[in-house]
Amino acid sequence: MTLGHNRSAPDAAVRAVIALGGNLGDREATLRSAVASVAALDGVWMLAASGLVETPALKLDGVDYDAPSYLNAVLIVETTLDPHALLDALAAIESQHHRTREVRWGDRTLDLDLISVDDVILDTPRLTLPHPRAHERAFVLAPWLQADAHARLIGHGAVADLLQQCTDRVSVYPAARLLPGASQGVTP
Ligand SMILES: Nc1ncnc2c1ncn2[C@@H]1O[C@H](COP(=O)(O)OP(=O)(O)OP(=O)(O)O)[C@@H](O)[C@H]1O
Ligand SMILES: Nc1nc2c(c(=O)[nH]1)N=C(CO)CN2
Repeated sequence: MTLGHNRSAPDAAVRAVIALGGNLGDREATLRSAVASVAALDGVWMLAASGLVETPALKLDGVDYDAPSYLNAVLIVETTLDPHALLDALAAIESQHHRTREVRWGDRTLDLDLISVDDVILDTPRLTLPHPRAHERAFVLAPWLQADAHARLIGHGAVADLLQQCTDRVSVYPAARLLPGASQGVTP
């Protein structure tokens, strides 16, 4: 872990990994605003943040280089919220940032995905944990690895190993840190 940003979470808190992405509007401003909104949630404490990475848009039929590229990032938090309550809070933040849902994997201002919550395995109509596609997405794995060099995805293994198997491209997006003190390492 690269950042002990706020260690005041209670012992009962669990660790959650949140992926952020957006490819419409002022992407950096939106992601920064979303980070501030997550940090302000009751029952959520920030542990670490990746830097920003820029990634080509993955659509249902493959990578679309004609679509606006995404900025992606990952936050690691501690939380006393249960996973569904955290998902609801993330959905509310998406709505506040004008997220619409017309096309699956379509362009969007902000997407907040819950990647994992401790080692919880869950499959309900509203929430699957770990996120069922995280293990094959460099736009999730690369920033996650920046925030936690030892990250593991339950059921899949070391994030570093998973990232090596990905073919999609990720480049560092030069920008100030999302959280003061968080690392912004170089990604493949
Ligand atoms: N781990 C999860 N994180 C976020 N949403 C989830 C998760 N598991 C299930 N969902 C459900 O998926 C629904 C659709 O989410 P969304 O529209 O953000 O999908 P997407 O981000 O476009 O695609 P993908 O799920 O492949 O990342 C949400 O309403 C939510 O109930
Ligand atoms: N590059 C990139 N492509 C995507 C992303 C994303 O965050 N980054 N999210 C998607 C649905 O969650 C679909 N495609």
